[in-house]
Amino acid sequence: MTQDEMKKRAAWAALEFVPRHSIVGVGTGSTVNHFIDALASIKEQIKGAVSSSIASTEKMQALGIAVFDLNDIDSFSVYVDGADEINPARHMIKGGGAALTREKIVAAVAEQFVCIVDASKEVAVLGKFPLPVEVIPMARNYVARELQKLGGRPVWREAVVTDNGNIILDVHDLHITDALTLEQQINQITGVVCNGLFAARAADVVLVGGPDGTRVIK
Ligand SMILES: O=C[C@H](O)[C@H](O)[C@H](O)COP(=O)(O)O
Repeated sequence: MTQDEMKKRAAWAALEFVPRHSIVGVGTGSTVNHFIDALASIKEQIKGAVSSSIASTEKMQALGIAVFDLNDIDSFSVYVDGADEINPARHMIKGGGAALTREKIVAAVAEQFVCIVDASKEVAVLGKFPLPVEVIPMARNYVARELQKLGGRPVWREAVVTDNGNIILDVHDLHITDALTLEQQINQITGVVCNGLFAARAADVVLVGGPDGTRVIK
């Protein structure tokens, strides 16, 4: 079974967590693209979605799923998104697709975060996947120097501008044993918009797609 088939398996399993007649929070990425396909199959049974990226919005609208402005929604129950790494505490690294800031905002409003991953995303310690940090462009070099002080090796993702008009620094060589503290430390650096550690807002449910089916971790 390919990695993409395992992603698809986890994504379709997430439908079970979508309350009917509700608004659904939708993340970004290749795993979520499968979830959007799944969501389209029940689009008559939901009110619509709030989206974490331009890419997800465009895909949902093309499939006839109504997309609402988050500012018009006070609360919703379920946010479904992928991850680049997830540890046993259900802390994640996200932002491989540069959508981390809007993802964190939409996740903050949701009552429940359902994370959909293939088995390759499970790790004991976060950090092998470079940690994405969204930065205001003029602060790039200052923030990079501050990230070095925290033990990382930041690399500018030069080809990428985020949906918010900012840049991404990918921080290599981290071995993250205290994700909550590091998330807060990076947020304190002036010029950082957001970082890809989701520890303060960990996943509530993880659906892990593998060759033998989908494992549910709560
Ligand atoms: O910015 C992108 C998101 O955080 C994605 O959810 C994450 O990179 C996982 O993406 P994929 O499902 O493509 O592996």
